[in-house]
Amino acid sequence: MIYPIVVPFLQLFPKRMMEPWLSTSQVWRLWKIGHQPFASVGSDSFMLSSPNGNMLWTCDIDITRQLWLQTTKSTDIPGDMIKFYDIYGPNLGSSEGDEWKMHRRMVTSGFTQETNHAGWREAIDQTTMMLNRIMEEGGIVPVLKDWTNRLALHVLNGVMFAERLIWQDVTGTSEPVPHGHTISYQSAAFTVVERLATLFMVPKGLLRWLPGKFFAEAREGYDEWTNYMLEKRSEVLKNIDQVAKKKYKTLLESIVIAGTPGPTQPDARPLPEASILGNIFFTQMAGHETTGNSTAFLIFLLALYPEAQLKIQKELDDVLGDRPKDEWSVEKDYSALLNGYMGAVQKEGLRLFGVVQFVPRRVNAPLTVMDSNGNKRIVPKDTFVYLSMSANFRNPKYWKRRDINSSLREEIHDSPAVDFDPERWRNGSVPEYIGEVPLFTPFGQGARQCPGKGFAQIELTAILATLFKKYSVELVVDDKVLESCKGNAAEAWEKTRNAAMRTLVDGVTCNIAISMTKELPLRIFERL
Ligand code: HEM
Repeated sequence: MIYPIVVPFLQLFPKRMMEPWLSTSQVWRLWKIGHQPFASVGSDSFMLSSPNGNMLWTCDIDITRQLWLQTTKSTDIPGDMIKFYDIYGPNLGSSEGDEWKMHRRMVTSGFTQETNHAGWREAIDQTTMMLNRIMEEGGIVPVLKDWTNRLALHVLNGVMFAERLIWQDVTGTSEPVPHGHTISYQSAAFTVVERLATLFMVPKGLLRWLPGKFFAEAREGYDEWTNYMLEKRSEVLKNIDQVAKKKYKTLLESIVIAGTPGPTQPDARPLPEASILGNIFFTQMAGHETTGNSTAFLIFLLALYPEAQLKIQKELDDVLGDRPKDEWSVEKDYSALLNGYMGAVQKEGLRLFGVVQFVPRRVNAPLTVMDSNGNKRIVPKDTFVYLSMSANFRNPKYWKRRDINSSLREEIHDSPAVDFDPERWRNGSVPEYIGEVPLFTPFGQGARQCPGKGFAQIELTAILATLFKKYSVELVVDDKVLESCKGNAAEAWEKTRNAAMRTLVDGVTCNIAISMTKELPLRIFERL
């Protein structure tokens, strides 16, 4: 909170005194600054020392690779740093060591082939419902992430609880409130994510006494989400023996069963209620903020590049033909699309607008690593390591930038959107692997790799396929812009596009994942 006051003052000091620690300490804007802190010191790794310990910042591909491949015993997530996520109870994202292993086993037991199929179906149906709502409202979308985050929550909900959420309005405030509740489930879920910092910092006992609407909403969101989850959990527990025999289990059922000893799980360690809630909460949060915001960025990029949109539409026509949506399949269609232009667009979007800015680790024993220049480096015990994904994916050493003049780059605030080039993934200019580790790792690598990776890719493909098979998306050219260009439509479009590229930097902020919070209106219309 004191940063907005202190940072402008510190920036008055000479850069060599302040950088790169000042820019990297503002963790919420790491995506914005990308590779800059590393360029400023002329190295892809640097160590910062502070009274709290050593911090190694790196986007060196070799060091990153060696850290990914460490066992969780030698290099793990710094548990104390991410206790932040313990709002409901210890969980997969907030634990380390043996405790993490137990949570991990429980959560990953829920990601099966059946989950992927259910996710594909739900994503197609929910996107169709969302588009119907948008078209009823005239086809103009001012803040896209409000819709796409909601969409991701709906899809996950279908897979987690086998429950279909409906679309009334984008805020979720007019959704029906079930008997015994004060707000809808959607409102509760969104409030908890929005008020995460408050819920973490303010003790729950104190929260009950703090005055004002802000705290009252946080309290209500927290309580209501808990009530909804307890109801869902007790439904599963009531029929646990039958549920255990089911071939397809929802994510919730898998988590509850894996944490409840019974005939099918005689060795399961009973998991306290708080941890079951904790894992459901963390998976839901990790799964909807990431995919929801990634979907929004991908759609924006396709609106900025109509030629890429046409290529996707051509591929969709070739792969899906005139078959009805309920015949689209994971085995045939998803694989063809992911290996085609659709996959290239997704990779390029996740590269430029990677929603996870960095991955933290703590080195538990001195570690010797080789950097990409062949130098041996020793990382001391207890060093905090920040694997900067935002810098890694925009490191000019590996990722060619578009050749445009510097005044245009300045005009568009050096927006990563200008470097969008899905073809780089199809023309062999990107090496897939460096050694045995992929060059591009938006979902992480190694033991803690994202367990939702396959699910997220299926979901993104199903959403984009449903949208672009029937519709096109374009930026809204304001009448005033057209007037200022004396009716020249091509010029007005260029101006609008440059302004959109600027907004796609200036309007991006980071809460859990990066997201585009400023208005950038899009028009969705049926393809001719
Ligand atoms: C575009 C979408 C997504 C991206 C870019 C993404 C990325 C990541 C990354 C980078 C990590 C950290 C890996 C590490 O520490 O090494 C992670 C962890 C995690 N993700 Fe995802 N993720 C996405 C979608 C999802 C989905 C859909 C789910 C669940 C439904 C999910 C659940 C999780 C969980 C539970 C973890 C913690 C794993 C652990 O600590 O063992 N993610 N994700």
